[in-house]
Amino acid sequence: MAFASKTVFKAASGITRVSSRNTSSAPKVALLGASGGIGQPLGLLLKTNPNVASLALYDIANTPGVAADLSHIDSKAKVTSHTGPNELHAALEGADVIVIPAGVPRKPGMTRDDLFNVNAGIVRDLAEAAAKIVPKAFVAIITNPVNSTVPIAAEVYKNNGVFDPARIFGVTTLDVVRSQAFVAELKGLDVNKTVVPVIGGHSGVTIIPLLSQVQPSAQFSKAEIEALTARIQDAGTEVVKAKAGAGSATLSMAFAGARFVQALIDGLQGRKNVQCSYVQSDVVKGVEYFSTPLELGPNGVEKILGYGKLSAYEESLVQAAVPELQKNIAKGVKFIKG
Ligand SMILES: NC(=O)C1=CN([C@@H]2O[C@H](COP(=O)(O)OP(=O)(O)OC[C@H]3O[C@@H](n4cnc5c(N)ncnc54)[C@H](O)[C@@H]3O)[C@@H](O)[C@H]2O)C=CC1
Ligand SMILES: O=C([O-])CC(=O)C(=O)O
Repeated sequence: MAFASKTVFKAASGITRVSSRNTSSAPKVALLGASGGIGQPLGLLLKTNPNVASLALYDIANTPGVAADLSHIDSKAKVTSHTGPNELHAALEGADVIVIPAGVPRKPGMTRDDLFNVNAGIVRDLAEAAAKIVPKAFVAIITNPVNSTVPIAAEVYKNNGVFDPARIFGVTTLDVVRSQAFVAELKGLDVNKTVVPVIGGHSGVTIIPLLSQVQPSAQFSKAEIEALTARIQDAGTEVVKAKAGAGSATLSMAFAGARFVQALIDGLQGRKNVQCSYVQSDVVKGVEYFSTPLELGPNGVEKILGYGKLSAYEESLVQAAVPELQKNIAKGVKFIKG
């Protein structure tokens, strides 16, 4: 099911550029922040993914070395290297999926929101280029604070007149991966068959694992639910503390990011599937962005599936998340709108 789509846009300079997307049968992935702690292992996983035809590595530093290294692997994806803003256009040209782990990570004692001052501008600039060069590509944002960087990218796309809420995603897959690992371990389940939806956002109280909906169904005591929920909400901080100043989760994030990119490619190629991700959504009144299970397909989000029936405890977690999400979203929107 190959298709070619052409997008014509006017750049700020007034120059009209034409961008052709690759066919869905030969997807191009652009990885922005490719030399970093997440970028390198994620690049490795994408290079070895047989569904990726072309892998553009972009960073402001050290890209040639990472690209040379990955390009020696005998897998299909063609690797290209792009360093600095002058080479961003070439990295993005023809991309079907853009993955963004560019930006600084936390150190002990910091919240994800403490990264806003540095990372907001990075995501804004990368989104600006993506909106102009490949407005129809799926954009998977890893850069924290995700609760704010997704609204930032969305506002940039709106300013460019190309916003499609079905194509901009905050990557919350690591919360799902962790929940499934912790639940399977606690309950002695086959981790490969364990499914735990995680809704809300991607920081502290906004991370809401739905332990009442675990598959295969499992029984938890009240104490287990509270302890598991707290561990899942604080799991990023657990890694930040253990790394003691050397950054935050990189390897598990690369794994989660690769899983999410595969899900996007599956959707693009007509293999519909369900993933949790933080997108523009109206499932919770007064909150413009929210993660729930989504059906992914050729156009990105095909259906927002919602979160089904919650336990009273989960309802209380949603209520606790709402003000924090509203604050994070407003901060991102204000950064672009002023
Ligand atoms: N969504 C999630 O679940 C998770 C998100 N993260 C976030 O991912 C981000 C990256 O983390 P790490 O890879 O550990 O950081 P890192 O510092 O190891 O790597 C970041 C990379 O981004 C590059 N970079 C900086 N500015 C750039 C720009 N303007 N354009 C392109 N590249 C640029 C840097 O040169 C560096 O190679 C952080 O914001 C972190 O908080 C981390 C783990 C999980
Ligand atoms: O905790 C952090 O700063 C990185 C992150 O988002 C995670 O590991 O979930």
